[in-house]
Amino acid sequence: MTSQLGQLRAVVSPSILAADFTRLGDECATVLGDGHAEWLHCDVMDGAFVPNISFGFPIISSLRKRFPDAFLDCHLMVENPGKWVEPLAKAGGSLMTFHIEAVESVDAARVLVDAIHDAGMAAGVAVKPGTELAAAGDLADVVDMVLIMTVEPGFGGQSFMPETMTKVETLRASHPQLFIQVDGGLSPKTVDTAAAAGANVIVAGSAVFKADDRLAVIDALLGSVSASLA
Ligand SMILES: O=C(CO)[C@@H](O)[C@H](O)COP(=O)(O)O
Repeated sequence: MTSQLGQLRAVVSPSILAADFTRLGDECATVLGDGHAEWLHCDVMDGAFVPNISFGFPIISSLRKRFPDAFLDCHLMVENPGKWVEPLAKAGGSLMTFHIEAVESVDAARVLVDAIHDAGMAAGVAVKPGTELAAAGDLADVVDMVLIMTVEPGFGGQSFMPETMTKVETLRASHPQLFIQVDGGLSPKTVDTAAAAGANVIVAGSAVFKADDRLAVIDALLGSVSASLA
């Protein structure tokens, strides 16, 4: 399948969960731009699939208004993700990633992927640290991206779990051109492990937004992945 995400390349997606919400637009403006972050990672949590509530579609819609050309990488940590395809598309999401643990079966996930594509978004499937890759069946052949969680979903600021890298390695070996995202505890200290395993999309919240020099962190993350892809 040809990915809607273009050619395999290094991508950094700062997770806005770690930004200062009182001035979210200006926070995002500090990381987006040529040679900086290409995507913005938006974590939608419902307090049911994960034990936390973050923000919903009004925030995504506001970001879309402020940044008409930004790629909004939306990670839905929600039950019943099919319910939110249309609202997310309407709000301006570019990519909708749902959790395999939140759907009934791989067949149901395939129907959901079609619905996401029909709504004009790219589709991603996410796998929690304790979930085997096999749970996603052959979905890697029909989605635009697979997200391998490197922490338990629900909170920012946790420690990277290196044991999740075997899933990244397995996936990269079978899918050389697939976008593989890693999310949780990524920083200039942990990115080399993820890049060497084969991840090309790095989500980083605390490492970027809590840094004195955010652009230097983004450059370091991009540099590590680009070196591994070369
Ligand atoms: O999805 C999640 C948490 O559930 C992540 O996107 C975090 O927001 C990443 O935060 P850091 O670990 O980079 O601080």
